[in-house]
Amino acid sequence: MKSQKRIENIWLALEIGNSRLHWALFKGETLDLTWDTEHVPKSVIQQIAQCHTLDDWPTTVFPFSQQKEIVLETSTHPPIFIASVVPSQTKLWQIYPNVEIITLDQVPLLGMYPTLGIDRALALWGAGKIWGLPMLVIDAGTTLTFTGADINQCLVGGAILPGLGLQFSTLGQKTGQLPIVETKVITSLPPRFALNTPEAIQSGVIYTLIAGIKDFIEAWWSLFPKGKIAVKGGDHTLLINYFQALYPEIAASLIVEPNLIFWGMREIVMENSKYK
Ligand SMILES: Nc1ncnc2c1ncn2[C@@H]1O[C@H](COP(=O)(O)OP(=O)(O)O)[C@@H](O)[C@H]1O
Ligand SMILES: CC(C)(COP(=O)(O)O)[C@@H](O)C(=O)NCCC(=O)O
Ligand SMILES: [K+]
Repeated sequence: MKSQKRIENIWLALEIGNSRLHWALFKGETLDLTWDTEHVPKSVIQQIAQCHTLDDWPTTVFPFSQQKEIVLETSTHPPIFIASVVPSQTKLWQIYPNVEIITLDQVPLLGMYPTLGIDRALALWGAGKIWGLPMLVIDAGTTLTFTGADINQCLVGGAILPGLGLQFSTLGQKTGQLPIVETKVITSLPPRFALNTPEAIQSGVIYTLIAGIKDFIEAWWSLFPKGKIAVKGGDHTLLINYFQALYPEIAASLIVEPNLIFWGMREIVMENSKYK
């Protein structure tokens, strides 16, 4: 039986990344559920805008709407707080009647430059709030980003490069005879000196990526010997597994937290006492 009590402090966090949408359902400051979906077309967002509660959302966007054990008697149009790095998707969501876009000026980090990605700022702020500063966030998503802040909550800076999936798809798409390697088929480390094309691609991308990440980690620790490092993003499990195999002592000191951005969003939303 579903409870008949309406939960007034329910809110949704939506991180719009370049590959997909990352969702969280909060009750006050408690993170209740997380899930990922594809980017959503305008027609589906229009449909969602007509839904009064989450129970009515299409399961492609809210996969739990048919599950009776989840209490979902939410107030009309639960608020969606959006942190987006994809302006075309942000624009589409603005037709939802109760939406708030989180912007850089709401993140209390110092020294941010105006075009810094809101996902990077929020993940760093969230990680710093939970584990302390200095903090370096490594986000292994569509792109791979490094974003660090010092003990004074000041942005140190970072770096952006193509992520694992993007490296594989670019190699497949921009060449005449290379196949596209799918990250989901990779289970263990490839041979370093490969004797077939798919493994040669895997070797090249994976070993240079790991070497590059290791170099950034060492540079971070030479700046901040006690600096913390947190890892998130769709490819974080794969990367952590490689570090465990190649550099177990580094792997052991990495904080693995897929929900970093939601902790950053919670900090900002909780300033607004209405949702406590
Ligand atoms: N179910 C999935 N769908 C898409 N990408 C996935 C999935 N599971 C893991 N990945 C990996 O996640 C990466 C994208 O990371 P993610 O953090 O989801 O991206 P973003 O936040 O930039 O949208 C892809 O390179 C892919 O290898
Ligand atoms: C670097 C990013 C593309 C990362 O996006 P993601 O891979 O997480 O989808 C995004 O944070 C962004 O568009 N940043 C703006 C440029 C910057 O941060 O300097
Ligand atoms: K991201």
